[in-house]
Amino acid sequence: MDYSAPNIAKEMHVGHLRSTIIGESLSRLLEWVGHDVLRLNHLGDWGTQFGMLIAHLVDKYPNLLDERPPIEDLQAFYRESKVRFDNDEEFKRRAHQCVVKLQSKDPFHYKAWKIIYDISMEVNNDLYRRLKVSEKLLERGESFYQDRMVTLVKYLQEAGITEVDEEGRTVMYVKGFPVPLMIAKSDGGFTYDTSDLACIKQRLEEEKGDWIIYVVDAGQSTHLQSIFQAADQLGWVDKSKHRIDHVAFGLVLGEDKRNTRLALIVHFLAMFEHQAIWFIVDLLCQLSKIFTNKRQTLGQVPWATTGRLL
Ligand SMILES: NC(=[NH2+])NCCC[C@H](N)C(=O)O
Repeated sequence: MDYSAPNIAKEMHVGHLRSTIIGESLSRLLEWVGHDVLRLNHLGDWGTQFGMLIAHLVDKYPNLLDERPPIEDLQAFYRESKVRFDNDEEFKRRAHQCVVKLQSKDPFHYKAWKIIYDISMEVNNDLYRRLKVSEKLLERGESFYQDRMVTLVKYLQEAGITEVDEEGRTVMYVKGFPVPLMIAKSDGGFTYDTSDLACIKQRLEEEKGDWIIYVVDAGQSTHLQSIFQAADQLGWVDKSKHRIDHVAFGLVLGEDKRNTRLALIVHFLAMFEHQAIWFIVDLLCQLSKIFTNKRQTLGQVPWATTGRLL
């Protein structure tokens, strides 16, 4: 079960909150009827933005290895580094070098990355505790797949499965999708497509998952469907054994999109301070305990009860 999956150094938004709650509910339910559920938090913890964050971190806190940088507001830190990245060519060049060093797991850059990761996860874990999200939810972000991405991309290129487009990018065409998957950027860097492709392979072949469920907003439907199709084309999926689903929920619009007034980007940590909400959450948890203690199969439970349990 792939759920929650916020992005490191950015604030978790309502889309991640919905994924967390739906994914956690489905996991509990499937576990309850006897499935062996592996809960995976596919964190956005890799990629080019970390170059800019590390470069800024190093400038601001030169002795970061001896003293933990006192960053209280990672969101503000992200904005500051983005402003520098967009306006300062020299900084941009250094940020780029940092990504290369990070992706080759250079110890200093890896430690700097881990500092940002840990600060961000403290905030996320606080929310998970409050929501009583299972401790079995495993932190397994995009970074986990770095070595697998290297191997996979090499294989795809050597097998002639990918092609290089007019802008020097390595792409893979997938049946039924006009836009190809972007496997490597022109500078060789990997993308969201690359990590999801390496990820589905790992889940099928190493985890031996027989049912993979992605609880992700509907805005990512095309991305996920093309990953599923690519996995099939590459011969990793055996339809008689494997089932892969995208549990799509409504699209969350960002502040930069139209329909801003309908957008629900909420500083929900603040919202959760209200005791009344905590009272209701606790009550629901107590109720769900009462129901889960009863050993019944799903078919015997009235749907209204199941709904309340979820
Ligand atoms: N395997 C996946 N792509 N899972 C969902 C990841 C969600 C992503 N971190 C986002 O915030 O959009």
